[in-house]
Amino acid sequence: MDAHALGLPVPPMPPPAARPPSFLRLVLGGRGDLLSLFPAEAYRRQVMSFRLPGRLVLVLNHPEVVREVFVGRHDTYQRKSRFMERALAPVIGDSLFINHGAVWAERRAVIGPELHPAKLERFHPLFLRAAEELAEDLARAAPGPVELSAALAAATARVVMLALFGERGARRADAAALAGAFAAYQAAAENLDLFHLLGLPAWLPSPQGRAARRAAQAIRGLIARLLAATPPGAGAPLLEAVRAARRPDGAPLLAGEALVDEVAMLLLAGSETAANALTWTLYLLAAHPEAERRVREELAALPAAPGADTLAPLVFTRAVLQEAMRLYPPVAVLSRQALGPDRIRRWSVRPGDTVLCVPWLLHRHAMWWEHPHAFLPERFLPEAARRQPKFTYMPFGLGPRVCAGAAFGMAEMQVFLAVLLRRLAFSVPEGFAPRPFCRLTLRAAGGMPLRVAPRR
Ligand code: HEM
Repeated sequence: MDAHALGLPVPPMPPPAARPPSFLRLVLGGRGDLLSLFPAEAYRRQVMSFRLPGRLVLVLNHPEVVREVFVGRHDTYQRKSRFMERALAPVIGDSLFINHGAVWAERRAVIGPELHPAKLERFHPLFLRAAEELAEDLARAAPGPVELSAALAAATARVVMLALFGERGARRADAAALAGAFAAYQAAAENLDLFHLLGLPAWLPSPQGRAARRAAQAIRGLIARLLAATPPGAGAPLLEAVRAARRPDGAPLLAGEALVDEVAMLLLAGSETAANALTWTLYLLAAHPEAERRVREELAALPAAPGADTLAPLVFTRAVLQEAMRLYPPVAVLSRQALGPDRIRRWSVRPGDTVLCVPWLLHRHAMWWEHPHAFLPERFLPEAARRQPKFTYMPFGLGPRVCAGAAFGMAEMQVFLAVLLRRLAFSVPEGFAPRPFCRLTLRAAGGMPLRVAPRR
């Protein structure tokens, strides 16, 4: 039976499109969002195909096919789609997030180990610090409503800035300016027609308007200034590790613009995603008091300053975070272009064709999830989670290009929830329902204004 009919909680989602995506609708629907392109049948299909001029687009929507292509044939599908390359390059240059091949491998080998779970402990004081500063600001703004997406984006940018530049080099005002410039960049990039997302013919004019260029320059200018003010040896360990990486001939691997690229990438990849996930989590908890009560119960047992070794008992809290990222995956679409000829099921793939894995669809697929659109955090409690088929849940991506900061992000989000929920109560203003919206990342269109009140 339908989740609504059973009285299960079904949080907001866009109504399915009446028909499957077509080239014309993609172009005409340029102002719409990606999520509302999918018809109801997309939540049941295994592979979908459609054509853009000169290009096949495949949406892989079956865990086995996703595994075969994104993991098994990584070499052929490791390159990001043209849209991703073009949309992100003005901000993050040719950093590891959008590079592929030898350059990607070389940079991943430098940054991956620095974010490894074994090194997480050193970031915990930063999570706590930024979360407490945010709680302080929100308490001052109470009684809300406070627009949480922007506040969380600034706080998560603050974490990565502290991780890179240390106490002396990372000022709060810079983190807020950076988060604002990232938001301005995304807003300007939103003027793109949707077909760009699926692979833009190279002869079309650049999608970046003047506003996007200005925002990108502001981001890179700020980062260049921070780097100049933090001479080698004066940064935090993450920045120093990136600076210390050497080529076989002893020359620095990342210097000048390449260093700005990598730092901008870490700030973007590490802040926007965690902020979006936390924003949706706080909304879902505010809208579901029983889940909130269970989270508060777990958090009450934590020490005042929860360290890295105290988070293990937060089993339900993690289940809520995972369910929030299932319903609203911050990176809702993983897009690649084929580097060589291939065959996927009955389709012949040519170099340059676009292949998508859409966590938004897989996470809500009728075949793999019971009541897929309902908020049921219990499905991520350990026993139930073990029964869930592999490659049906991928908020952090999959295969060799899986998120390098997944453990960092999970720990950071738990610390933020612990600090914020202990000090504050969040509620949904009457009549407000967020509208999920996705171009580059999945956010609430118009923001997430929740009421905030201090807890007694
Ligand atoms: C809730 C938090 C986060 C989510 C949901 C998330 C999600 C993702 C996803 C889905 C990808 C793969 C994209 C693709 O395959 O196209 C990715 C890549 C990446 N993420 Fe995260 N991320 C999060 C937090 C972080 C943090 C905190 C950092 C760093 C401090 C980070 C650094 C990276 C990097 C460096 C990559 C590129 C990996 C590669 O291409 O080899 N992420 N992330």
